[in-house]
This record gives sequence, C-alpha cells and structure tokens, in this order.
Amino acid sequence: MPFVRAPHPPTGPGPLLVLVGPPGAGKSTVASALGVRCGLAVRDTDSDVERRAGKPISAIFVDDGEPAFRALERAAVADALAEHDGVLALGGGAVLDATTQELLAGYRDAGGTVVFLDVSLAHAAPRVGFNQSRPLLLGNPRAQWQALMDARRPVYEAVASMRVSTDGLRPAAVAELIHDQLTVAPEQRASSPTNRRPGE
Ligand SMILES: Nc1ncnc2c1ncn2[C@@H]1O[C@H](COP(=O)(O)OP(=O)(O)OP(=O)(O)O)[C@@H](O)[C@H]1O
Ligand SMILES: O=C(O)C1=C[C@@H](O)[C@@H](O)[C@H](O)C1
Ligand SMILES: [Mg+2]
Repeated sequence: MPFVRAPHPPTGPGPLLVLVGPPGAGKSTVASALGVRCGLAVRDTDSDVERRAGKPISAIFVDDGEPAFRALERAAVADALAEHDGVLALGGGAVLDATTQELLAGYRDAGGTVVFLDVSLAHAAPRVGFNQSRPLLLGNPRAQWQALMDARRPVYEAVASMRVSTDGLRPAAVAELIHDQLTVAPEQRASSPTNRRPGE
C-alpha cells in the first residue's frame, strides 16, 4: 500500500519520514526496510558525512575530534532535509544540535513526520555489539550507552511526532508498524498508541 504523504515542507520537497534515536535503535536498518517495503529512496546522514569526509566516522573522531564531526553532521542533516524526499535516518546524536532541532521543528510544523525509535539497553546491547565503530561508546559501552540515552531521551521525545518501541521487534516489524501508522486515516491515527506525542 502506498504511503499517504504528509504535506510537504513549504521550502522544498522534504523527506517523507525522519528517523531519530540512540545507537542500536535501528534507524539505518529500519530506514532500509521501509525503503524496500514502500519503494522509497533512503538516505542516512552518517553515510553522507563519511562520504564527504572520505573516511569512517571513527576516523573523523580520532583525526579531527567530535566538534568537527558534529559540524559535518549539521551540514549533512540540513542538506538532506532540504533535498531528500524519501526516508531519512539521522545519526544518533544529530538531534543534540540546536540548528538541527530548529530545522526538525520547522519540518514537523509543515506536516513532516519524525519517528523516535526507542529501545532499552537490554535490546540495544546485542544489536550494537559495542565495537570500535561507535566512538562514543568506548570504555564501558553499556554504562556509556545508558548515560547517553538518559541524557538524550528528553531531546528525542521533544523532536519526535511519533515514538515506536522496538524492543523485541525485528526491523521488518518496526517498518510495518510505522507504515501502518502512516497509512491509516488521520482521525484513527490520533488514538493509536504509536502516534501519541511522547509524554502524552
Ligand atoms: N529491531 C531490531 N532487532 C534486532 N536487530 C536490529 C534491529 N534493528 C537493528 N538491528 C541490528 O542492530 C544493528 C544496529 O542497527 P542500526 O545500525 O540500524 O542502528 P542505528 O540506530 O542506525 O545506530 P547508529 O546511531 O549507530 O547509526 C545492526 O546490526 C542491525 O542489523
Ligand atoms: O549517538 C551518537 O552520538 C552517534 C551515533 C552514530 O550514528 C554516529 O553518528 C556517531 O557514532 C555518533
Ligand atoms: Mg545508523
């Protein structure tokens, strides 16, 4: 079934859907699953940053530092929000940036959908694997992940228009949930548990 498209942001085509959440929430994987399921183009700001920098994110952190990475990420998110019209997965920490928060608020005000993929430590841990590719989780990865999530949860909730708990769900099931949510009539959507604004 095709998506019922939300109104476009007035300044450009804009993504159909933006995915946010912590490392291991499944943003990249679910974006791909949604792309396949719905025949939509998929873009991932982590990949955009790596392509532009010509090296992996872990190397950007080591060579240039986190502030340099965040600046590249801010630019990548702004470009993707303006140019991309499919599914957009953001890096886990992209929403911490004030400019990105403003852009996402404008995107949502214009009818865009921001989905917070929620996950608990118990389910994120086996997914993330805590290898070298996630520089913010070096040291004690479980403690780092939980501290990061505790600090960021209010931000993920503030920027999102929909929260989906992914614990115990395969990526295809998460994609199906989101798809179903966006293809039901708006009046039905209002009472659905997945479409309450976080905290409601
Ligand atoms: N719902 C899920 N159930 C089981 N495994 C999953 C699920 N979602 C993603 N995974 C697996 O977890 C790993 C991390 O997923 P993914 O890279 O999509 O996370 P992410 O949210 O994009 O993280 P990051 O913020 O680091 O980019 C991948 O190996 C993926 O296959
Ligand atoms: O949560 C984060 O801050 C990050 C998540 C990844 O997607 C990458 O953007 C990078 O490793 C930082
Ligand atoms: Mg990702």
